[in-house]
Amino acid sequence: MFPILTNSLITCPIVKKGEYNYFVHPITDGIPDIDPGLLREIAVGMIRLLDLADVKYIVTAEAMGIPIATALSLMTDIPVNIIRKRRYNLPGECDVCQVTGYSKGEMYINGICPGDRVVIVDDVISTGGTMNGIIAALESIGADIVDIGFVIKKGNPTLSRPYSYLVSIEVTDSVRVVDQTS
Ligand SMILES: O=P(O)(O)OC[C@H]1O[C@H](OP(=O)(O)OP(=O)(O)O)[C@H](O)[C@@H]1O
Ligand code: HPA
Repeated sequence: MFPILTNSLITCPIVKKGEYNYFVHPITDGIPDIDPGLLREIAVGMIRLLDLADVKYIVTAEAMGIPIATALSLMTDIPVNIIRKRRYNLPGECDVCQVTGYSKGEMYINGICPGDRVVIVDDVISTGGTMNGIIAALESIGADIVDIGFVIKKGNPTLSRPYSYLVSIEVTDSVRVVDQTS
């Protein structure tokens, strides 16, 4: 179903971040490069996966959600709203607490209003820490979260809302593809 994505996953390197097995892949790290054919395969798959009807923003997290959200935006004409790692102190700025398997930090939402219909996309979900933080912040704003989609699900994350993904993987000293969206 996603031949370029699955082939690139099973051949990608793994590095250790403490005890965490971190896979290094074009879509999650931009390394070694982002092949346009891969991006197209992902964008077509995500558009088929997601409910994008009457959506105001495709919301994504800096940094590696940006190429995916941009590709979707070019194909749908829906604007992208990027959750940034930089604070701007603008009126209404909303903090997101981000905890991953290897890092902790803050991100910041600007430009989303109560009632805005949004779809959230990201490159990968692993612990779910990033997306749970984003969901909580968007709910506190009063945004209407219509759908949530990832390119890759790693392991068994826990998320406070339903979501979908293109490919599910397990990572040890290599990447194993567990299942794929049909
Ligand atoms: O489910 P989780 O355990 O939270 O992991 C997923 C998050 O980790 C990465 O972000 P990160 O901020 O590390 O990297 P990036 O700046 O390269 O996108 C990825 O882009 C997701 O947002
Ligand atoms: O193992 C990983 N690789 C790349 N990005 C990630 N974001 C969370 N986990 C990972």
